[in-house]
Amino acid sequence: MKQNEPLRAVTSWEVDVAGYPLSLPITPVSPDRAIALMMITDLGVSFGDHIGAALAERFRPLKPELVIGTATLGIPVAIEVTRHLGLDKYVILQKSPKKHLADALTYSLSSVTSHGTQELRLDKAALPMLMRRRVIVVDDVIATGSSLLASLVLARQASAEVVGLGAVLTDGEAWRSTLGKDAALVQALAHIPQFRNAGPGRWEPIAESGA
Ligand SMILES: Nc1ncnc2[nH]cnc12
Repeated sequence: MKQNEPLRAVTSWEVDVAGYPLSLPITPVSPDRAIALMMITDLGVSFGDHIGAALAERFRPLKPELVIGTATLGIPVAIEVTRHLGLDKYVILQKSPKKHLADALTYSLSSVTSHGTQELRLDKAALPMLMRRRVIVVDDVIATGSSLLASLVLARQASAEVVGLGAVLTDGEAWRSTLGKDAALVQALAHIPQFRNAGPGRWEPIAESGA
């Protein structure tokens, strides 16, 4: 189904990601809500190369010195954007409580695709790489904006200057209010709606304000 057709029940959503067509399965995340699921780790290296090049092109004018990626699915995005910007090192904010992160800077978050709350952790060993550096924060999908907000807070605690926020997709509109004025820093390659339950097995895209 194309985005400009009248609203009707759908089982997949077609989206053009900077010239790369994807068909995403409509996947329930609660009894009355579904998302068009993009599992970046199922899409292969050519898709990773494509999105890395496209995001790097958007961010190059901002002269970023380092890319921060949010675990888990922001990791391939961070690697590809780093590579296409001609940079080498990148910093990953981890979600799992690894032993070496016992004294990490932490921030709590929740996400659309995971149960309960999680913590994002910034390894103190990465602090010298971030201090007074121009950084961009990248992830696979921005939905609630909660991961990105946690990343922003941690990056700023580390005295980095966040010049951009990047994602392959924005999903729905909740992230706009979560991020507030920092929503203006977001660059995404494509946008997808969320879906409401329209009867057994039927999902309809939720109309958006387009703010
Ligand atoms: N559409 C989506 N695909 C994958 N992960 C997501 N997290 C939130 N929305 C998502």
